[in-house]
Amino acid sequence: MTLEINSIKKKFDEHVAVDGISLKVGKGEMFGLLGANGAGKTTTFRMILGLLDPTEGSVTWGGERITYKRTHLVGYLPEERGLFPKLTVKEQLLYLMRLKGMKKPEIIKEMRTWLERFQVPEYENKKVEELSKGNQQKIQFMAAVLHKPELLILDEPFSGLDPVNSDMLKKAVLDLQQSGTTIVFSSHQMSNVEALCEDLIMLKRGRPVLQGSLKEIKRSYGMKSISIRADYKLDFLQSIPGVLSLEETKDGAIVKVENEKVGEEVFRMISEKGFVRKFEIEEPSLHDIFIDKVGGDADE
Ligand SMILES: Nc1ncnc2c1ncn2[C@@H]1O[C@H](COP(=O)(O)OP(=O)(O)OP(=O)(O)O)[C@@H](O)[C@H]1O
Repeated sequence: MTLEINSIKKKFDEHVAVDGISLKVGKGEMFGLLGANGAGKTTTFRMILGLLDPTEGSVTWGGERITYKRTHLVGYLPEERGLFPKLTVKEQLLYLMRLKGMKKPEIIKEMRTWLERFQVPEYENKKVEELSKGNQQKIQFMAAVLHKPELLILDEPFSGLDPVNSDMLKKAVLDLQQSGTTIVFSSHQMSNVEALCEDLIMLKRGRPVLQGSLKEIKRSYGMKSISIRADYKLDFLQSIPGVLSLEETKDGAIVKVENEKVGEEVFRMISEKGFVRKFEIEEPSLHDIFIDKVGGDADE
């Protein structure tokens, strides 16, 4: 089945939260939704899930709208995490997964598999309020995937996780994708998006500012990043037209330039000045592109 979003728009009174998003995500694909705070990511997710109606446009999964009758097909990790603090992990998951139509023995079996996988089998009978934030997040993730949804929506799944837990979750997400789950996720952490998704959309104040495959976006983006090592100060490069930024490192600098031509000019200038130990032009990171397109609101 395919997730299809056609020119959706969402207005809250006069405020336009989402405007003109169209995309398609096929079975087993992983799609990234990026944007600064307030860009419209959560509103888009709510429209996908049928929790909000678009003011204009349509969202379908396999040609049909997602309604409460189809919630067993969908898993959702909401940004505002919501577990019952006084229930144990087992009670919690039994309650939530029964709502998705699962039977008790199956829920217990899946729960134990996931608790083992997340290296916390001893949490089965612990109350949620006794767990750390990061471990609560693992339980919340389990509540989104235990019923094996076809479509998985993850709103900021990695926020608040330490590097070990973040890697563990990343691996779980990749395995789900490999087993055919269609995944749409949002993240402020560009490194996670680079590691996980093939296709993405970048939003700014509700509108798409960039869309396509990660590889193509990076390849065709004019901006380049140059890594230089030299034994003399490089700050004079800042005056070259087309140099966007210069960040000094311990033995050189990282210079962002508008395009490769400007990079050649930078090379000419430093080779006139003296010996160049290293000069490497690279494609920009997604982080660089995000800052360039959306402004300085990125989280890292
Ligand atoms: N129920 C609502 N009523 C009025 N305005 C809303 C409502 N929900 C969202 N908005 C507004 O819509 C815009 C988009 O919000 P949204 O929560 O979708 O952003 P986001 O990209 O998920 O942001 P964040 O990264 O901070 O979670 C914001 O300006 C927000 O204030």
